[in-house]
Parts: sequence; structure tokens; C-alpha cells
Amino acid sequence: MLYLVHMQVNIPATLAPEQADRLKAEEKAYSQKLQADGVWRHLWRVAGQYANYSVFDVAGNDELHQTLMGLPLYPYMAITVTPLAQHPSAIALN
Ligand SMILES: O=C(O)CC1=CCC(=O)O1
Repeated sequence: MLYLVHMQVNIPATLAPEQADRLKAEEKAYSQKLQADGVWRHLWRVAGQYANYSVFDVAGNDELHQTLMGLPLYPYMAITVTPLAQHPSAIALN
């Protein structure tokens, strides 16, 4: 199943810069592994915001939940999830 996920990152100013940098590096490695595996299909920055829109290809709600809970920056994110279905007019199978 495909899911459109919006992640808004809100790192508090009270978090030590070294800790924030470590979490960002871990987040990058985590996301790039999932991208290489074909699970994290798209990763787009929202222009002008510390936020992204992503598309995940997972078996279902439970795998998506575990994947999102595993994000190193998860404690500092506001996440919204939109399940995607095929559009009958789409000429490409996604
Ligand atoms: O910067 C972000 O939007 C959060 C994030 C997701 C994957 C990644 O590497 O950073």
C-alpha cells in the first residue's frame, strides 16, 4: 500500500545542537536505507519549511506505524498520514 506522509519537524531550541546534529545524521541514514530498499519511495522538502512530503510503500498500517515510530526525529515530528488508492484515470500503475 502507498501512503502520503507529511512530516513537520519541530526541534526545540532547548535540545543541545550536538544532539540535534546526531539525530539528523541518524535520520538521514535511516531514510536512505529505506529509500534504497524501495520502502521510502519519495522524499520531498516543502519549500520554505522544515517539513517534507514522503510516499511510503509498505504492506499496511502496521508496517507504516513501525517505520514512522523508528524515525530518529520522531519525538520532534508532527506527522499526518494519507492512504493512497489507485485513481481510475491514472495511465501509470503506481
Ligand atoms: O528533514 C526532514 O524533513 C526530516 C527527514 C526525513 C528524512 C530525513 O533524512 O530527514
